[in-house]
Amino acid sequence: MGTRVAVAGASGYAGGELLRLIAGHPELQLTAATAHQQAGAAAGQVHPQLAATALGEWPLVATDPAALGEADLIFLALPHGESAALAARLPASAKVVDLGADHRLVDPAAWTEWYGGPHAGAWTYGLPELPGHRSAIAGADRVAATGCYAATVTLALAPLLAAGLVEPADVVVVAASGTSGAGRAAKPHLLASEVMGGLSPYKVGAHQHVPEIKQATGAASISFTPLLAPMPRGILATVTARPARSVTVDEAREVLDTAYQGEPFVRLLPAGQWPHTGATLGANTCLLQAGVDRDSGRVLVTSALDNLGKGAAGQAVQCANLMLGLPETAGLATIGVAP
Ligand SMILES: NC(=O)C1=CN([C@@H]2O[C@H](COP(=O)(O)OP(=O)(O)OC[C@H]3O[C@@H](n4cnc5c(N)ncnc54)[C@H](OP(=O)(O)O)[C@@H]3O)[C@@H](O)[C@H]2O)C=CC1
Ligand SMILES: CC(=O)N[C@@H](CCC(=O)OP(=O)(O)O)C(=O)O
Repeated sequence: MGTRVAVAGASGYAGGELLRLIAGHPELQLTAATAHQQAGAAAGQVHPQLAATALGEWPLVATDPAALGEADLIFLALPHGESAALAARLPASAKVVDLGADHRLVDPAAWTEWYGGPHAGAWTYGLPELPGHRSAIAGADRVAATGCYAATVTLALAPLLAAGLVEPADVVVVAASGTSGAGRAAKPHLLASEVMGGLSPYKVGAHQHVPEIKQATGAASISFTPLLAPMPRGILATVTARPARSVTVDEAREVLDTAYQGEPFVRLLPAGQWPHTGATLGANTCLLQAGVDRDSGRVLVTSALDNLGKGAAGQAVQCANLMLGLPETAGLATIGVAP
């Protein structure tokens, strides 16, 4: 018998990806999967990709601590606010990985400013590739996995700032996300006829991942423009920053190469090759490339990942593997499914 895990919010996009990863994981064994409005359905009815698998008939039950508490580790893939409320009712003996934002921010004032309402308290931040985080995650019982844009941008930016290559107060990010990043609940701006055939900005100058990225990287100021892209999944971010001194492309590449030496899931592409979201789909991989803007001299890094993979469920399973003492890469793919 493997390690028992449960998923709260298994009917959503992130929850569905968790079920897919758990189904293919050599050690994890599902004990419960919960839903809200879709409680009573089978997992394969809600997620057709699971219909013909061993989890196809798995019953989604109502979200309740009793249904989840048998597990050694519980994944929470719930709307903001719901995960904190549920986590407070879970047994202390169960380890928990929250895919939502409730426990990511350390500063209560930042939480209230960007999300509103009372702060539920910070958990260990679930980005293993940040210095010191891998061992902290391995020793933690409660881990807050990253936001999808936050993972994409932090992996690109953190090494540049840590090496003193760029100015912390002058960071600009433009990033496009597939629609699954917005979750499965029906929203007018996500109608196919609104999304297909065009690209549109949203939450311009006011995205809730800005404080998370600042906290994770040490950036002092970030201008962030998110774009909704006509594709189901994937994020491509271009991060530019004013250099602290004259910086060459080779130096920027060297900093990223050194930072991610030996990392199984973060890859600096060969010089001249740029990240493509399609190459990361279904994998837990983040692809990076660095450059220096010829005209402005700004250092730039382009970063791509699957928002449901390294941006959500893959990241959560990577953290769970560490927390459970399993091989960090267990059950996680590094090769995407492009094209
Ligand atoms: N989508 C992404 O790319 C990423 C998502 N995340 C985070 O993961 C979490 C889940 O996101 P996502 O899967 O996209 O969202 P979805 O909207 O697709 O799924 C939400 C899930 O929560 C359940 N739910 C909704 N309302 C309630 C409630 N009041 N009480 C209990 N359960 C409820 C839904 O159940 P039902 O459908 O049965 O009503 C569903 O299972 C969020 O916190 C999100 O921020 C993090 C990184 C990336
Ligand atoms: C396309 C789209 O709408 N994406 C969402 C991503 C949010 C997310 O997944 O992250 P959290 O867990 O922090 O909510 C957004 O921009 O708000």
